Formats: sequence, C-alpha cells, structure tokens
Amino acid sequence: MDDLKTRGLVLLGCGKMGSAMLKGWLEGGLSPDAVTVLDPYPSDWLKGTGVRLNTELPPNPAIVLVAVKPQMMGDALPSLQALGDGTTTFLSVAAGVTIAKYEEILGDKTPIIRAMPNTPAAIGRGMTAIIGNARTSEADLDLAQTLLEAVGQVVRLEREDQMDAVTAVSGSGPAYVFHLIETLAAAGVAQGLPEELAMALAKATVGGAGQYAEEAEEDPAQLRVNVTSPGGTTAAALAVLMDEATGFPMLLERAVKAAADRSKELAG
Ligand SMILES: NC(=O)C1=CN([C@@H]2O[C@H](COP(=O)(O)OP(=O)(O)OC[C@H]3O[C@@H](n4cnc5c(N)ncnc54)[C@H](OP(=O)(O)O)[C@@H]3O)[C@@H](O)[C@H]2O)C=CC1
Ligand SMILES: O=C(O)[C@@H]1CCC=N1
Repeated sequence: MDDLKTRGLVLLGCGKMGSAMLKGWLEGGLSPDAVTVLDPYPSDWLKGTGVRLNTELPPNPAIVLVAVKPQMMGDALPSLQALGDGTTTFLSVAAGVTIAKYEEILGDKTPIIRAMPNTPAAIGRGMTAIIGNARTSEADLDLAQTLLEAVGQVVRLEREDQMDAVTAVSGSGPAYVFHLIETLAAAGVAQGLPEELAMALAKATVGGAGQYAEEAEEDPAQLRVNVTSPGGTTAAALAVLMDEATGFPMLLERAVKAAADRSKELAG
C-alpha cells in the first residue's frame, strides 16, 4: 500500500462498481490525494470525496483501475496507452474483456490483472477473483490483492477462462440476491403483510442467512435441513422451490448460463 500512497492510483470510470470500490478504500483509510479519477460526468458524491478529479495523471501510478463498461473500452483505454510502459499495473474489472484485448491496446510489456469484483465491496463485503498476464509479477498480484482485500475477499484463478463463470456467479450474483429479497417481500405482501414489514423481514432473513452460511461449520445443505421440520411449513415451500422442472436449481442454472454466455459474447 506504500507504493499506492507514493505513486498513486488512477481510476478510469467511476460509476456503480468504481464508486463501490473507491468508497471502500476511502473508508479504509486510503488518502483521497493518492487517487486520480477520470470520469466525464462525476457524481456529487465523487466531487465531495476530495480525490483528484479529471486532472493530469500522476507520472508513474502504481495501479490503473479500469472500471468503464466493456463497450466503452475502445474509446477510453487508448488515452492511457502512455502508461503501458511496464511499470504501471493495469487492473481491469470489465466483464468479458480479455487480457489479450488489453495487450492489443497497451502492449504486452504491461502487467495486466483481470478482476471480477462485486458491489458488496461498498460495505467491505466484496468478493473478487483475479488473474494476471505473463508480465504480472507476484509483487503486482500481491499489491492488487491488498487493494482488493480492503473491500472484501480475494481469490486467485488458475485459468482466465474461469472468469465467465465467476462473473455469472459472484459478479452478477448480488443482483440475483437483491431480486430474491424483492420477490420474497412481494410474496409476503401477497400473504397479507404490510409492505414495510414484509421488506424488513425479507432483508433481515436474506442478510442473516447469508452471514450464517458463511460463518457456520455446517454446509448450506445441512443448514437448510436444520430449518426443515418434517411435515412442516419449510418442507411445503421447498417442495415448490426444489421442483425439478420449475424450481430454483433449473432457474439458477439457466440464469447463470445466460450470464456466462453473455460474458463470452462481450469478449467479442
Ligand atoms: N456493476 C457491477 O455490479 C459490476 C460491474 N463490473 C464491471 O465494471 C465496469 C463498470 O460497470 P458499472 O460501474 O456497473 O457501469 P457504470 O456505467 O455505472 O460506470 C462506468 C463509468 O464510466 C464512465 N465512463 C464512460 N466513458 C468513460 C471514459 N471515456 N473515460 C472515463 N470514464 C468513462 C461512465 O460515465 P457515464 O455514465 O457518464 O457514461 C460511468 O460513470 C463494467 O466493465 C462492468 O463489467 C464488474 C463487476 C460488477
Ligand atoms: O452486468 C454486468 O455486465 C456487470 C458484470 C457483473 C455485474 N455487472
């Protein structure tokens, strides 16, 4: 992290993902002076952080974090080509954009780390998978990992082609869980609960169960069994949710496949 303080970090694109990570870093003690953000329409929140905004780049930043949409990459990245001299590490969070694509633009001397984070990084509960190109040293990976661990957990991948499935599970995954909360609350309303109460029950249940699944010694299947009294209410619900033709397993398999397929398409 000392390298980041002295050489600085550049953030290209500060939308939903970039700001989730920046929020985590600033709350974790990274000085706003060490961060230069390039974003054409900065939010009021970003303007209030005190970071260096749309101004000249530091001469030799330790890391450039690329957080623009995959479709914008061709427009946005060439402006940073001068930093592709091999001393700055590029860390990309863009879905689908391969390391080879970066090497085409930045040259193959550049250490490039492809990462897939998720938005719970905003509260320090992110999950990020990373993999580097051939120019990435262990020290580069360690620096990226330290930075990313400031906003949650980090796993290292063995192969870049695992990234499509990772994107479909943990990158997009928070959206599936938020949708579960929305639909669980709506189902409670359909059973006669007031909206506010149903939403409070749904949020606390999903949040509590998620944390319990992470912390408990038992696996999620056993935790599910522990809730399910024989002949009781949970068994009645699970008969619907575990139905082979229409239940969660089939739905999630289709949803995760659709996301992974889209990640492959974005690679072009
Ligand atoms: N959202 C998520 O949960 C996750 C997103 N990602 C990846 O993160 C990246 C960003 O996604 P997300 O944050 O959702 O998207 P956003 O659209 O919210 O953020 C992208 C930001 O980049 C800005 N931008 C556009 N063009 C340029 C440019 N030329 N130079 C600098 N900044 C530019 C956009 O400005 P403007 O809006 O004005 O165009 C916007 O603020 C994507 O590649 C996505 O795949 C990865 C994991 C999770
Ligand atoms: O929807 C997307 O394409 C991005 C990548 C993972 C989460 N959001």
